[in-house]
Amino acid sequence: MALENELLVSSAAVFLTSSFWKGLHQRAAFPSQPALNPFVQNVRELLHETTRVSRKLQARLAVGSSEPHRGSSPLQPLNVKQLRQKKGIAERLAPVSVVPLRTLNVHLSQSLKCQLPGRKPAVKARISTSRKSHFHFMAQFSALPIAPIALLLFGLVGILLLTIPSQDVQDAPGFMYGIVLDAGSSHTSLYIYKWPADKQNGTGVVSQHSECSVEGGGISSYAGQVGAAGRSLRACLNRAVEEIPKEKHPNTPVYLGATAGMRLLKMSSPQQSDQVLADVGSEIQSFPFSFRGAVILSGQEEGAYGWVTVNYLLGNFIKYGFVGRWFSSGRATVGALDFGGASTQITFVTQQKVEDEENRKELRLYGHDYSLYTHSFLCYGQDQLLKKLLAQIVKSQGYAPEVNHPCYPANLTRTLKMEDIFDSPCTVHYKPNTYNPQRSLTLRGGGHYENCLGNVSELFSYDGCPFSRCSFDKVFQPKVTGDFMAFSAFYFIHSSLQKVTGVKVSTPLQLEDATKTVCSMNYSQMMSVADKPDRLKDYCASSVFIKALLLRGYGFDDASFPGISFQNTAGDTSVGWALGYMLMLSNLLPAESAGVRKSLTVGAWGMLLFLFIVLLIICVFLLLRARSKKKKGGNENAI
Ligand SMILES: Nc1ncnc2c1ncn2[C@@H]1O[C@H](COP(=O)(O)OP(=O)(O)OP(=O)(O)O)[C@@H](O)[C@H]1O
Repeated sequence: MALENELLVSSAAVFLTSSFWKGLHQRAAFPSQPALNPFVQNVRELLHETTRVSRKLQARLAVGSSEPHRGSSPLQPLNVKQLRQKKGIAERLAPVSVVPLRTLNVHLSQSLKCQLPGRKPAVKARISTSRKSHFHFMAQFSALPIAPIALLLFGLVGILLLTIPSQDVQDAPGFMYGIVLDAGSSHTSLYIYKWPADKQNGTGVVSQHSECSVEGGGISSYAGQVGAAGRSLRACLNRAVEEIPKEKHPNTPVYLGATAGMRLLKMSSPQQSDQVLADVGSEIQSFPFSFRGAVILSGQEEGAYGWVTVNYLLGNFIKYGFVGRWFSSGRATVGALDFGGASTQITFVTQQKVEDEENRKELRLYGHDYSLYTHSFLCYGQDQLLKKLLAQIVKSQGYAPEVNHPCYPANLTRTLKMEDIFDSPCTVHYKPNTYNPQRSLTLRGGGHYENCLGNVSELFSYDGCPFSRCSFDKVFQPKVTGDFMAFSAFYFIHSSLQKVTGVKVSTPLQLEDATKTVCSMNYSQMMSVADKPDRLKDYCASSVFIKALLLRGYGFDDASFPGISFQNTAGDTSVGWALGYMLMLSNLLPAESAGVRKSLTVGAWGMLLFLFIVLLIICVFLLLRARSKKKKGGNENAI
């Protein structure tokens, strides 16, 4: 045991003397020097001691000799084999005190290299005595894991570079454009939509570029006037030519969708309806865009596309995750309430059985199935309801030339012709058997809420529901569920009502209060607060319509009514069926999950490379600094 101890100590001495000996020796020659750093002092003491022992063992430890060295030659380092033997002894002796001695090993390596050039030093040793705890300290201090940290960072960056899926991304060629002409009953709007050219995969990037309101009435109002409907669109199409970059024109799809006005025209005159569609089609084809057809949407399509628009704009289908993928948003969808000029639509997701196939619409978007309830009430748009109301009132007063209109503001007088009321297919049930279309009719406002409500209620039938439950007019409807967005005339009426009455309308009671208030106002009172004088006369009737439609018709109550959001735009995009229509027809809304991988752009790739190079420089710098510190430390200890 004593011998092993000696050997151990001597091996340590050999390590150290090979690098420190000279310096320490020199130091020892100056004992009067001021107090040394305690660490260096301890090292010195230790080395003195180990050197003393090693001198005794010099012969035995001499290179290539198994015999004790009897001469007085200076200390020799152990050869590799010998050091390995000592290491084995040291490990047996000192299993507890673990001294990585990386630094020491380096010193050893340096000394071996120096003294035995060409020999590969590869020996590690452990030292264990209380004194050698200083070495322990030294070893730990000097062996801060800079290199492993650097390697780790390299590894991380490398892994990042390897695992981030990338693909060559060409410079995005700007935007793609699409045009939809919303040919409504009351007017036509041309919408230009745009989306980044490299994102045609339905990932929520289509936005409204601009809107152009076509002068004049809806295209159905040009029935019988060959070419007129097409010409009415020209100004807006010219604007689209200016707004969309020329090189994009051939790839810009144009869709025209006609709604309730054309549905009514098709019912009364299919030839005229076809003529109007042909007119607008040939007009659009004279422009340099890609014409994709002019069609009449069914009420069910109109409702479903409106629902798609609402939920697309609200981001209810998918959301963009931080890892660069699109995910199902996990959010509930919102129902859509559209109050047009000639029809009104209600569409929402329902878990209940849709008892009438006519009201069922299945959509698969981003890998998710949506079971929709949708219904479009033809003749229940605002303009046609107003006509029906007039017809109902005129009929109820025996078609007299002077009629009291309880929904018009008190003291308002208006004159119109019989044909203005009875020319529509929506008023056919109220039409007298024989009448003179040119006959004048004078209407006098009554401003009477109860009478107005009574007449409006006559327009909705609640009898004879053939299903488990109905909205009105024998139409099946499950109980409304979830939140809704109400747009088009719902929005116009709601905002006018709030403005004119000063009542915030977010509950059924508030709606009733506001409606009563507006119906009791006279024309001049309304004029002082309203901004659309031409529509003032209808504020009361329209307010009563939406009250009757939403509360009694659709069945919204105290719990569900506050969930209705009245709005006409979401962000900068108009809410309506047009956007949903283009998204669906252009395959911008995929049926299956987008699963989109975000490509690494050249900029991002460059930035990553730059970071990698910076990291590399930092690591090299740290490594060099660590090496020079070690050298310094060695020198200091040697001194
Ligand atoms: N700024 C406004 N203020 C009040 N009412 C408006 C305004 N603009 C349009 N309206 C009216 O709102 C109703 C709905 O208009 P919208 O343009 O949505 O219907 P449309 O598309 O012509 O009709 P449909 O979809 O039934 O064919 C119409 O009665 C219209 O007259």
